[in-house]
Amino acid sequence: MIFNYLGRTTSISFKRFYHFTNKRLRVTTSRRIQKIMAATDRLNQTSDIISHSMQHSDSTTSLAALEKPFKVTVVGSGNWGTTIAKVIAENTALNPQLFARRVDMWVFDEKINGKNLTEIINTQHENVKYLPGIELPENLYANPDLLDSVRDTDIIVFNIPHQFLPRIVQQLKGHVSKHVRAISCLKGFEVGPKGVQLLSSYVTEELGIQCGALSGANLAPEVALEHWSETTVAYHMPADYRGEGRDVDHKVLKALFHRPYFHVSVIEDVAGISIAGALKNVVALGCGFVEGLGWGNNAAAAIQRVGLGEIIKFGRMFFPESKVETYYQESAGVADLITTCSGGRNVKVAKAMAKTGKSAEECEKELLNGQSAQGLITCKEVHEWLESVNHLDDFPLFEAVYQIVYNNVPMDKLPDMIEELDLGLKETA
Ligand SMILES: NC(=O)c1ccc[n+]([C@@H]2O[C@H](COP(=O)([O-])OP(=O)(O)OC[C@H]3O[C@@H](n4cnc5c(N)ncnc54)[C@H](O)[C@@H]3O)[C@@H](O)[C@H]2O)c1
Ligand SMILES: O=P(O)(O)OC[C@H](O)CO
Repeated sequence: MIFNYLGRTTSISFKRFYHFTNKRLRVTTSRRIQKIMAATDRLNQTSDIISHSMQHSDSTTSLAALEKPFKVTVVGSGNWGTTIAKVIAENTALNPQLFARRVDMWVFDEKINGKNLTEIINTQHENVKYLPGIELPENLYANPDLLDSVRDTDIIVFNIPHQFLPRIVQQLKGHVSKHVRAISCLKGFEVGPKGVQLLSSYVTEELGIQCGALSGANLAPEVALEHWSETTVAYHMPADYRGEGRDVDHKVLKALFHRPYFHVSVIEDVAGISIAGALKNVVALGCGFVEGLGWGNNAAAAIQRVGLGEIIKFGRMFFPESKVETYYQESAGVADLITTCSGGRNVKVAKAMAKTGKSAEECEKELLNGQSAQGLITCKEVHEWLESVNHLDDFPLFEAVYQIVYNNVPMDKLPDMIEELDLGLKETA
């Protein structure tokens, strides 16, 4: 074999050529790997420094004037409720000057083999029903008494299936100081006489407290196992902000939620992250239907394409304060859509509906052991809202999902239902 190496013509056998190139390839590859590993090491070191300073120096900035550490309560103890409570309790233990060590987690108590779930959590440090197999920090206290759990608290993190929010908020009315700040981790809307409302706005209106939101590509079982993921926290500084060290701000929220395995970006767009978080669950049902029908990845991608378009359109139409870039730049946007459509509970339930012909309610009950597929309620809320404002035709996928879940429209009609109306979607985009 004759070839040109560094400008010199050389003749060698094929065998030698093979060994020669293979060796060079190995050397080059291993050099590349070394470079990548060195870069990764540098990144890890930087990330450790950032996360250390998140936990220490950031808090120290706010610490100087801190009157008393912030007390934090998590309202809710399901799959995500318990996971976020774990994240928070880890951070409060690491930041005693910024946060009170004990975190109360309100539990809608129930009996498990004759024992209260709260008692099991407080003694075994495990939520055996909603987050089995995950060790919880000992400074996380399961509290069955809602009002006691928020007594003297500074920050309430709401994390329950959103259909239970109105009842809980009504119980809290008159028991929460207006200086308390809140974050909603819920995904859904409140549709009522005031139209379609973000859940954070609902909390603010009902309780008179500032409420932001947390949403992201965060399947709870993965976050609970401390597998790396990103999330987005959105919070507007309130008009009655009391100043650094005395009130919650973006730095405090980052210190509260950021972990080495849970990377937080804090922004202002509460509406954008809430809309994306609520509506991706409806899209996920659509994905589950086509997957359950055995139509494969192309069909699921088509549903996600139309779904993303409808999410953005919904935001622009009904919440003009939301920012389009949030949907593609933040974890709470397209990343959450992708993760939910890949492995979330809504997909699971919808797939089972397609495979077994059972109702949504039956599949949710059989598969989720008390957990909730929020898209089932959200698609109804969205339908009711769109019908009331005469915009059903503008959101063909959302409407198709509703019709399949509630009116037994055959799932294989999905492409036609979307296509007929998709033109309108493109025209108004
Ligand atoms: N699980 C996830 O991966 C995940 C991730 C991100 C966001 N979210 C969102 O977080 C919110 C909470 O989800 P979750 O996974 O923690 O809940 P879940 O789906 O695990 O629901 C179970 C919880 O609901 C409670 N519950 C049952 N009946 C109740 C009642 N009548 N009143 C009050 N509570 C009752 C149970 O006690 C339990 O704590 C949802 O809006 C969800 O979309 C979930
Ligand atoms: O399991 P799902 O479908 O409720 O989705 C969970 C989360 O919202 C994913 O971020």
